[in-house]
Amino acid sequence: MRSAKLYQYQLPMDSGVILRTQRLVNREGWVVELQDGDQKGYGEIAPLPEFSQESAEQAGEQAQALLEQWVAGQAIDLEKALPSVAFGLSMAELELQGGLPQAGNYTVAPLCSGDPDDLVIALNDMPGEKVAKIKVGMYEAVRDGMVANMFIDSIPGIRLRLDANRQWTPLKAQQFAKYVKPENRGGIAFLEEPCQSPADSLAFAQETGINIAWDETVRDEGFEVRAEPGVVAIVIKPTLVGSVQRCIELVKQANEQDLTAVISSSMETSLGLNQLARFAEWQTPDVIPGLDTMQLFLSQLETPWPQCKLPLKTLAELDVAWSK
Ligand SMILES: O=C(O)CCC(=O)c1ccccc1C(=O)O
Ligand SMILES: [Mg+2]
Repeated sequence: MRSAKLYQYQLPMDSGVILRTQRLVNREGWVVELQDGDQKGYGEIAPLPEFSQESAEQAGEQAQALLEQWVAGQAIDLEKALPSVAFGLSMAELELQGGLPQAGNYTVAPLCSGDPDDLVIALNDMPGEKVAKIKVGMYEAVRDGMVANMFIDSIPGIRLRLDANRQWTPLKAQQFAKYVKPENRGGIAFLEEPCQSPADSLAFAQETGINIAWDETVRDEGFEVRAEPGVVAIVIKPTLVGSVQRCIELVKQANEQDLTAVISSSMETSLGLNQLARFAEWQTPDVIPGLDTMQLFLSQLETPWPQCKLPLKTLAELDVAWSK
């Protein structure tokens, strides 16, 4: 006996959250609940403005249509579904089948998009391997280079993940590299997407000895996981990539080519973020995931995130947009 529900949520964000060109005031999305007998499974469907191609409304419509089929006992084809819908529905099915292990990797790579001093404090509290993620490409490239030096010089053993989100021209990227002392370049675990084109990013890595990672490129049409000189990692944001099965395939391909696969957030609520932590522990057990985005919210949803003190909203408090 199958039944399903689609909840609609809207959660307020911290005032400083900017996505590319727009401020994100509220995070909007859907939570799907699948039930079969006494088993339940949940999934979050939350297209990220400025990053997803689809809107929340489009995702909700498609989710409803696919849920109608699911409840009727038909197999649903997620290959052609919108990425956020494919992710949420496949996660709910996986959880329903008991296929998502409970244990999660909640060690996040602290994310710094503002004051570097805040990050130094977070890192001093971090047990074990010290990994941090810093957004670059928003101010002067020279400043970014100096910030990278500062962290590598002051925190022994640190592994920095930098993210330029394709902001730099080859010249700007060169200016950045020039300011990172040669002996510090190994302290950069990787720099995500330095340049506008993957070809320029590859050339940058090979010229500077600074390792890079693909993030946006993973979602480009026709992308294939390929080991190339200077590339060490791929970032997988399941909400933007698609089904759990597609994500697992990417992790497998990365591992086969000795590339690190980093499971990363697309600003899911605490419900989706917890599932990503569990997915990361299961599929990429030796890699610290990129999930430090709870701090961008003003509220949690249903599942608490470890150590997070934000108020918790429950699914029971949400509107049910559709059920059958
Ligand atoms: O990857 C992480 O560590 C955190 C997530 C993150 O940076 C991010 C979150 C949402 C949208 C884009 C990005 C990004 O990688 O630029
Ligand atoms: Mg990125």
